[in-house]
Amino acid sequence: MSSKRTKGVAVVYPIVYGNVATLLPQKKVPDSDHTHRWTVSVKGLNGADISHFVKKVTFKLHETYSNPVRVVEQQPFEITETGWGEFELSIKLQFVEPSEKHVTLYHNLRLHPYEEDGSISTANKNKPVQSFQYEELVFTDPS
Ligand SMILES: O=C(Nc1ccc(C(=O)N2CC(c3nccs3)C2)s1)[C@@H]1CCCN1
Repeated sequence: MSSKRTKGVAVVYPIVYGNVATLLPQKKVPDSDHTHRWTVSVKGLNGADISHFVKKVTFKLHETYSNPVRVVEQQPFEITETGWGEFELSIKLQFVEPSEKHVTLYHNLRLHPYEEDGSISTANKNKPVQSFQYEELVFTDPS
């Protein structure tokens, strides 16, 4: 990678971050209050590999999780856990380009299928819940 940067040029990297969640079968949680398995992830569009520009992703879970700071240094940049509730987690992206400052995103973990009015849907309990956001990372004067 050359050290020379190209002035006045911006490179846009689209990413998608968020979570999927599925209800745990009741029989598998006899001694636990955990009701769902969820995976939080950061990917490119259509699941594209982002490791050509993302070096490391740090997921910060709720402090009640063991080792709540989870560092992932290779694709796929994701964490899978079980739990019983929804909470905000942070996602810190560090980049391959050493001059690019890290970016921290925030995501509200979603476990329940909500209706338009915010009530919890009782539709298909076995259908995975998905909650993802689209973001564009803009790198200026790339090398
Ligand atoms: O739910 C919520 N906060 C949550 C924080 C952590 C949650 C969780 O699921 N877990 C902690 C982890 C552990 N279980 C056992 C030992 S550590 C499984 S839920 C809030 C409260 C009101 C609305 N949302």
